[in-house]
Amino acid sequence: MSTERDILITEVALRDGSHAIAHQYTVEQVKKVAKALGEANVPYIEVAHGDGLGGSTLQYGLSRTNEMELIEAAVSVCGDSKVAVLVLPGIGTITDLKQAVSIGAKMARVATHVTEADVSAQHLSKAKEMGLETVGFLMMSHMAPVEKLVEQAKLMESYGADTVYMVDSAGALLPHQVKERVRALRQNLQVNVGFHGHNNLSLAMANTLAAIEEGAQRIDGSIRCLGAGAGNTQTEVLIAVLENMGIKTGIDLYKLMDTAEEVIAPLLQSPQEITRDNLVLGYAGVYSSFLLHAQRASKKYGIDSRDILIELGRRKVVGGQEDMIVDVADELARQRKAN
Ligand SMILES: C[C@H](O)CC(=O)C(=O)O
Ligand SMILES: [Mn+2]
Repeated sequence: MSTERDILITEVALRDGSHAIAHQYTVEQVKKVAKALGEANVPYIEVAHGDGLGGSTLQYGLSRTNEMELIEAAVSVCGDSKVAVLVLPGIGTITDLKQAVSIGAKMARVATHVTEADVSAQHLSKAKEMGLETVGFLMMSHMAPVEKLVEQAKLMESYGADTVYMVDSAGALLPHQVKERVRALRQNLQVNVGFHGHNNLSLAMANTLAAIEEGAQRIDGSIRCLGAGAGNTQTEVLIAVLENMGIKTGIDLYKLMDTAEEVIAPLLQSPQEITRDNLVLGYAGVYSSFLLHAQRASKKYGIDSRDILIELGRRKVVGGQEDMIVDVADELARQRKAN
């Protein structure tokens, strides 16, 4: 099969999907998935804790298996595919990144909130020095106006990002909003533009196609939608759609379909679908990885998880403020008691 690629796909189920399974990946599972993705000729496979290197903490959720073991396992079986790692400055350190590189990671994706690109300077420049491919990853992009997004993306470009991603962490953006953002990024950056969506409003595919139409060259997907919230753009479906559009990804569609059906589906406790809570994430513009935390707080405090999520959206809570989820649930419970 041709390895010509018009669009470069990064498969994120082994990182973003970690949120959906409460960071419970085992070495055996990662090996099975990474081997199958390698055989399907997926160019990049992201592996890490859901919140990136160093994310295994009480605040973000403890991993069952040390992520370095998972990265090493993926590298050992994924053939020509490259393993990428996500790192959030403030959570993951340069030391974490160096360790990931020493065991075979080839790409660093440095993620910040959409208005905080300045904190990515050190991580991006060090990653470049280490010879890695570099990505700047601007999360919660729906929270900033287009001009701000462009300003922040230019900062990442100046720090050494080879690609800057517009990240719809909450799955809250609509296709016309994706279009205007990607268009502005393409007009103002010399480097590649990428898009990472979430499917909470059932728009991940439409948003991804909108991004591609405006010139995005790198796209994230999660096989069988195994990502936070309702998951990401479903990779195997995206490959089929792009093939029908004559856009080459170099990925073997049948092998990817088989991986989704035979390797990923058995991993899931329940299918990834748009439940009422996932829908509220997109509706209220809440970080998709807050889902399980909000559901736990809902049980503990006896508050409808939708009320917690709506309140978090109203307060414009962002990644790194996971402690606010419990605060909000506690506050709502006290208010209910007082009334
Ligand atoms: C740390 C987040 O889960 C990164 C991500 O995938 C997103 O913002 O979306
Ligand atoms: Mn994500």
